[in-house]
Amino acid sequence: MPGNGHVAPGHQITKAPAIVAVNTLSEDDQAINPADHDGVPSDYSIEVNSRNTIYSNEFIESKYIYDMNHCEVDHQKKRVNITPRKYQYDFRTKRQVQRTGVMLVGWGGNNGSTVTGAIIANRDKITWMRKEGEQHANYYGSLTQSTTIRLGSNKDGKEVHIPFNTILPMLHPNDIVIGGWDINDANLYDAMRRACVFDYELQEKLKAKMIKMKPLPSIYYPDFIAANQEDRANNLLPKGTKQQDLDRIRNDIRTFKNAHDLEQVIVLWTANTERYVDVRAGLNQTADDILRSIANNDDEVSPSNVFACAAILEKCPYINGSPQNTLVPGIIELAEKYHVFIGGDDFKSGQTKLKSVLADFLVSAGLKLQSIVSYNHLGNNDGKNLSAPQQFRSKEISKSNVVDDMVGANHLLYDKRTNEHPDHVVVIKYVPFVKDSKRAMDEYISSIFMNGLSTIAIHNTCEDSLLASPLIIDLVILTELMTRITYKTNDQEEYHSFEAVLSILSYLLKAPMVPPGTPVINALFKQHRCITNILSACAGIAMDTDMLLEHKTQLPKPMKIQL
Ligand SMILES: NC(=O)c1ccc[n+]([C@@H]2O[C@H](COP(=O)([O-])OP(=O)(O)OC[C@H]3O[C@@H](n4cnc5c(N)ncnc54)[C@H](O)[C@@H]3O)[C@@H](O)[C@H]2O)c1
Ligand SMILES: O=P([O-])([O-])O[C@@H]1[C@@H](O)[C@H](O)[C@@H](O)[C@H](O)[C@@H]1O
Repeated sequence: MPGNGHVAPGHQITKAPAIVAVNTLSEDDQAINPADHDGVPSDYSIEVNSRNTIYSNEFIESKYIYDMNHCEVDHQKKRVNITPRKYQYDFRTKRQVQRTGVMLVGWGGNNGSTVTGAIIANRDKITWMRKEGEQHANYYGSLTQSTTIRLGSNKDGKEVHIPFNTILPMLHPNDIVIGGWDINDANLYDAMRRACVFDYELQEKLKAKMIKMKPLPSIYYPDFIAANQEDRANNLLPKGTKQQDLDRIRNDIRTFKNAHDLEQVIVLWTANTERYVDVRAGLNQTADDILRSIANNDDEVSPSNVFACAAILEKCPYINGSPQNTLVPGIIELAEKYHVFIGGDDFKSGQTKLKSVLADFLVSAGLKLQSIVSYNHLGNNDGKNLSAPQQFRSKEISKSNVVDDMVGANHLLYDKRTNEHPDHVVVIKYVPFVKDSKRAMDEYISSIFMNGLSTIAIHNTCEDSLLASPLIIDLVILTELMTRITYKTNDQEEYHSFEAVLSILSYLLKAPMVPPGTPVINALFKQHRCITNILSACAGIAMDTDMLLEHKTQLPKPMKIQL
């Protein structure tokens, strides 16, 4: 059946694991970890022993005090008045992970075929040979699958780290049902071979399952992607109006959800980068605008606009993995109206991810970053599409804005009055020979002490799809989790979902979408702390402040806190 993803055969959906109090590590367990920290095995779960954290069959409920400094800057008196304020949150997380599917727009692309093959390889424990010997599937590069968080320390003073995905019950990638659309009719095995990402033997071991997977026909409006993509467009919906396209995509989503008996479907764009759409009154500035523009078959409505509206109207979260401005104000308003999560833009996978660390390191160290030149060449179809000026412009924007928050936070180095900021150039070239193995070359020049200059030059080979695919997995897992988390504050009776624009996903995206009027954070480890701290608060785990006062002072007896 076209668009039919794999369903983990007999795979039990991850149930809320049995609770094992983390403080029951036996001496034997600790013997497993001779290092000065305990890495809790991934099949453990946690129990927080506190009256402020309650476990029921249905929920994990936690009370959290959010500390915020309210600041008043008096420029006349040259004084800042700081009033620390405390806000009480009650978080509630449904423990039962939902049967979840993801419908990829652009399923037959390098990212789509790679993430699909990787999930099958992990789920089926496929191994394959290559010159270095036997290889095993893994989820390296995934925040949820391959990282840990520090909980605290045990009675012997050893640090205790837990796998990220044990903070709260999370979807396991092996259980994700995958489907989607592509304007090209290649089955997923042919798409994987075309991508030239996986080793040959792995491709052949994946063939039996992936050859049966065929993307659903999609919508193709030539004006929005490079003309050089035209020869791919052989898998299209019957020619019709944009309203008919919207209705067909909505029907595809419903059919997929019913066919796999799913509780949650997430629609994720990993299709080609489109040109920006105009944003103007009457076209897409309100929810009514965008739906009317679709009904009126307006030329300025893009395929990704249609997919986003279809997902939202079907109450499915929509994530934009590409840089174009799909999520126009009207689509944001539509998501808010239907209380559906949206997120984007543009996976933050390699060159830009490193930039969001290096720029943060330099500026936070008081070194004045003066010039950033980011050049890369790549040879995949993404690179081919980006060789067209309008599509490159979409990418140039998302790759260029990533240092704005770090520069804006340091008025000592950068004069706000003149909007002073580093020179920043982005260059992308299409070189077919390197295929998906993008070669990034960056140069960072900073003014240092006594007007010296520091130059950092980097050559960074980014295997683009192997770096982006774990991000797709994390985007799905974190979005599914966020649909199970609600909160109420000390002045509310009812529980609410988080804001429709899921800014908690910023860590995974180059140009993070945030609720209108709120700040964009690009610094990678601030984004990382945002995720771990919010999820820790929901789990009732104390924030890791990195202060480690227990090792710097005589720790007093703990206070009894009843919120
Ligand atoms: N590291 C990365 O790979 C990375 C990082 C950030 C962003 N991205 C973005 O992710 C997207 C996908 O990257 P890729 O390397 O997989 O590209 P790709 O060109 O291999 O795949 C894109 C797929 O989308 C299909 N497509 C185009 N328009 C479509 C439509 N309207 N409906 C359905 N399918 C459509 C194409 O046929 C193609 O199969 C690109 O926009 C890219 O800029 C990739
Ligand atoms: O590596 P990164 O900057 O995060 O992101 C990548 C760009 O460097 C590359 O040019 C582009 O083709 C990819 O789609 C991706 O956006």
